Amino acid sequence: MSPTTPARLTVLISGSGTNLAALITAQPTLSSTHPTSIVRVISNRKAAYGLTRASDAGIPSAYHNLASYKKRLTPESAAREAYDADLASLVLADSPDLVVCAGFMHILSPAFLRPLEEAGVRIINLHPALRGEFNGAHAIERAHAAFMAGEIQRTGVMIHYVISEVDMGEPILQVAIPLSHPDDDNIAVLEDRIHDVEHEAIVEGTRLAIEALWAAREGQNTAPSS
Ligand SMILES: Nc1nc2c(c(=O)[nH]1)N[C@@H](CN(C=O)c1ccc(C(=O)N[C@@H](CCC(=O)O)C(=O)O)cc1)CN2
Ligand SMILES: NCC(=O)N[C@@H]1O[C@H](COP(=O)([O-])[O-])[C@@H](O)[C@H]1O
Repeated sequence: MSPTTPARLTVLISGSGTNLAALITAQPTLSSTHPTSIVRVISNRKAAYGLTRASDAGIPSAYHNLASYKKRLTPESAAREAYDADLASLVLADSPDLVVCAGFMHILSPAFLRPLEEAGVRIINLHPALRGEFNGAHAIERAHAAFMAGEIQRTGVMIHYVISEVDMGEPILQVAIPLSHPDDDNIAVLEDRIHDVEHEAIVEGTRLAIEALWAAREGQNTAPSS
């Protein structure tokens, strides 16, 4: 892969796509050495406004629907395994270098993770909390509740590599967000603060992941520990 080879990104979303929008805006500057392009946006939710953002930006998109698998296959574990295997095929068809989970609200099973690892495609995720804290869905709401209960005085945002254990992959970057009363008593205020940090962190984290990927491919040891 020569230094001029573009870095190809696939972005997985489930919602409004404000983090996708940050990546689209930053596309020309995502890597100082490798022209980067978002080759596809895939959502697990049909109503995700991020699909509109992708279309408006001229980026190919797809809706990958779990419900249709659940109707055809039982138990649910079989449906999820088939869904994830087909999602991997859908992603790999575009030959991406990196997959970015930008508010992707689906736990990825080995049926997805294994084919991508075998293809050398790394996956990163935006977690709206710090490492080891509030893993899983609804992290912001849980952090706010912990703050209001006096259990924490700060939360944060992390960009990390994706492994099977949810939100426990190697961190790429973390940004701490100090919390204070009374401003952050209002969860909407806190969410806005966290989202602002997310939009910067997802761009910087993606940039770092691209640089690490090229360094690894050029023989330097920056491969993430699994
Ligand atoms: N194997 C992994 N999959 C995912 C990771 C990861 O690190 N490893 N990161 C998540 C993103 N995420 C939090 O950052 C997250 C998203 C969704 C869920 C979750 O519980 N999803 C439920 C459905 C919830 C819903 O539809 O509202 C589910 O999949 O059953 C947990 C964590 C992306 N995936
Ligand atoms: N577990 C991951 C997670 O909960 N991510 C959350 O999804 C939102 C997506 O927003 P967006 O669709 O506007 O980018 C993000 O704000 C983030 O807090």
